[in-house]
Formats: sequence, C-alpha cells, structure tokens
Amino acid sequence: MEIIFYHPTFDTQWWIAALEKQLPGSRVREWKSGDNEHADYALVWHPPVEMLQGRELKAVFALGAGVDSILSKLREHPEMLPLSIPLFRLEDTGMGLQMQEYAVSQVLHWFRRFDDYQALKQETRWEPLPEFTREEFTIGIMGAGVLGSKVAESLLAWGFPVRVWSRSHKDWPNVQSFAGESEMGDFLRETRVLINLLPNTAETVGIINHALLNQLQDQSYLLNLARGVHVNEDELLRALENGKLKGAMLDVFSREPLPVESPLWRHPRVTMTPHIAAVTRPQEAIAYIGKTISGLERGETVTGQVDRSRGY
Ligand SMILES: NC(=O)C1=CN([C@@H]2O[C@H](COP(=O)(O)OP(=O)(O)OC[C@H]3O[C@@H](n4cnc5c(N)ncnc54)[C@H](OP(=O)(O)O)[C@@H]3O)[C@@H](O)[C@H]2O)C=CC1
Ligand SMILES: O=C(O)C(=O)CO
Repeated sequence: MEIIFYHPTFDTQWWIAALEKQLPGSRVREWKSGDNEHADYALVWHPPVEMLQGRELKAVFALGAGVDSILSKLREHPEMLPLSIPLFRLEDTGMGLQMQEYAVSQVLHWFRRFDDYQALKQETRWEPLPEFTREEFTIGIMGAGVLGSKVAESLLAWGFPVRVWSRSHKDWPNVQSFAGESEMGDFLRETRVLINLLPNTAETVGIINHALLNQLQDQSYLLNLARGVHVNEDELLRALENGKLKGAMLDVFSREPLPVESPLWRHPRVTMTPHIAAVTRPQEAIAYIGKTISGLERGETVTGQVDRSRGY
C-alpha cells in the first residue's frame, strides 16, 4: 500500500516512520512537487492542488478536525478531489480532552470571578465579591459534534446547566438540546456562557454577530474555540462595550496571526491564545488513521468521513 504525506509544519520523517509501524506493509513517502507516482491514500494539511489532482486515491485524510481549508480549496479547484474519493478528518484523537481542559478552566475562571479579582488587583483593592451560582451560569454550546459533546460532558460533571445547539436534536441525559434557526432564540435566551464549536461552513460564517449576541443575557461570556470567521469581531467589541458581554476568550481569529493593530489585543476583557485550543496529537491521530485505513481495506464501515455537501 502506497501512502503520500504532506504537512507544511509537522516533522514529516517522524510521521512516516510512525505510520509505517502502524500499518505494516505500507510504504509512506513525503509528497514533493513533481511526484506523480501511484498512491492509494493521501494524508494532508493545506495540500497543494498538484498533489491530489488526477490521482486515483482510495481516500484522503485531513490531519486535523476542521476541513474548511481543504473544502474551500476544492470550491476553487473541484478537479483536485472528485466526489468519488472519500475525504476523512480526525475525530477527537485527543482533541476532545484538550477542548475539555480549555473550556472547563475558562468557565471556572469566569464563574469564580478571577477576571474581576484581577481587575481589582490592578487597582490595589481588597474586596470580596458576591458569588455566582451555577443556576445563573448556564453553558450554551454551539456545535454538538465530536468536540462539543466532550465539552458538554465535562461541564456537566462540574455541575453547570448545559444546553447545546446543532442541526439535529440530541437526546443526551441532562442536556437541553436545540436545533436549527427556529430554536436559536430559545437556546440563547438563558445562555450565560456561549461556547462555539461549530464547523466553518457557508451557514455558520459570521454567525456570532450583533443579532445573535443581542439575544444573550446581559453580562454573558463568549468562548470561541472553533474558527475566527464565525465571529464578527467589530460586533463582538460592540457587545463588550454595551454590556451584553462581560468577557471573551478567543483561540481563533478572522486573520491569523491576529494583526497587531487589532483592538482585540488591547481590550482588557478579551483574553486570547494563538489557535492552540486543541492540536493534532500524532500518536492518537496515527492510531485512528491506521485503524480507519485497515477498516477500509477490509471493506468495513468506518467513521470520520466528511459529508462534502454539508461542508463538515
Ligand atoms: N481551535 C482549535 O484548536 C480547533 C478547532 N476546531 C474546530 O472545531 C470544529 C468542530 O469540530 P468537531 O466537533 O470535530 O465537528 P463535528 O463535525 O463533529 O461537529 C459539528 C457540529 O456542528 C453542528 N452544526 C454544523 N452546521 C450547523 C448549522 N448550520 N447549524 C447548527 N449546527 C450545526 C453539527 O450538527 P449535527 O450534530 O446536527 O450534525 C455538529 O453537532 C471543527 O470544524 C474545527 O473548525 C477543531 C479542532 C481544533
Ligand atoms: O484540527 C483543527 O481543525 C484545528 O484547528 C487544529 O488546530
């Protein structure tokens, strides 16, 4: 079995050795421009069009959870990957736990008012504040997929009321489920901490805008763990000024790296990280890819295939 590999930043030689170990009998090679030799599978992140175009592959694996960049390239170059070749993505492979760590730590930070105490410290003020209750700290998660479900599970374990919003309803114990545009208003009305874990699709671009933020309770919080293009950054800043939002924690931005002139850098109630909420964990990713390729080779049903018509 021949596998081609392309990732702009990963340690390619390490991945090749680990993949060959995981899939005995396979031959994995780094794809380089001009390589048109046969391959059965391609493992990619931000691949050049030339790498995939015209190949008779059995499947392509994206080396991350989001497939927005490859799908957007496919809209410009549909010939790069015909619909007959399935596209897979990483399902969890260690990202669920990372998202749980991120969400739980930040929700607890807001819940225990550490942001307020930090602001008081700047003014050298010693001042115990009223506590928040869990009842007034409903967590609303947009996107109830692989990662949203893990985050919901971890916040439930901390005793917070949890609700999710997705395309289809979920029947999960102790979680309120809302679906589609018609239930968006009900979902937002009682949400105090809005966590975004949606994929980037034509329907979700710019979804966190003035109209949406305005439906939250006053003094809410936003945690964006998905993609920067989901958030209208000017309208987010407006919501921080008009009291709709008390704070925002952002991992992703409409432009990355975030340009130095962005006011988000300097806003006292915005905290941020440089798109590290959940990174690809090589061992887990390789185990998943190995298991999926072995399943495909045996003609079994496997999970993780992207529905290109839905965009995720
Ligand atoms: N910041 C970071 O470091 C990382 C960010 N990410 C981002 O997280 C995203 C989510 O990942 P993952 O959980 O694996 O994705 P999934 O595909 O498993 O889940 C997507 C969820 O979004 C819902 N959804 C999709 N479109 C809509 C819509 N139009 N309206 C309402 N709900 C919708 C789906 O609904 P339904 O269940 O009904 O299908 C599903 O619940 C990725 O696409 C990626 O962009 C991922 C990894 C790291
Ligand atoms: O896997 C993804 O989609 C990511 O954003 C990785 O950081």
